[in-house]
Amino acid sequence: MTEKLSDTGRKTMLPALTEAGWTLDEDRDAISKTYKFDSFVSAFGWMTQAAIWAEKWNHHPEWQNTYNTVKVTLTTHDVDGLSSLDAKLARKMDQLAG
Ligand SMILES: C[C@H](O)[C@H](O)[C@H]1CNC2=NC(N)=NC(=O)C2=N1
Repeated sequence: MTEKLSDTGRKTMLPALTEAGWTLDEDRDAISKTYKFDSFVSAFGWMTQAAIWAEKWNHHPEWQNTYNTVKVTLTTHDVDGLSSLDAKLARKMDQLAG
């Protein structure tokens, strides 16, 4: 069962995510990042790869694609806030973006 991130969990995970360009929306308890690629095909290819991981981990992003830009928001709907799965998917998305 997924659990909401504890205060200690937040203190260890959020600095690295912020450093990597993720921003915290405190009202929603979600993290967001906008990725920019050099073309629509690159953006969509990255989304396809990320979608496979999301499905494998049963943890799905909220995202919006416009041409070469993808705006991603991660939060855990089941716990109404951030969980370690959000940090895990964020790191994977960054890794896939290179
Ligand atoms: C029933 C199903 O396992 C759940 O609804 C999963 C699916 N994907 C999910 N994705 C995200 N981001 N948060 C969830 O709470 C969540 N729950």
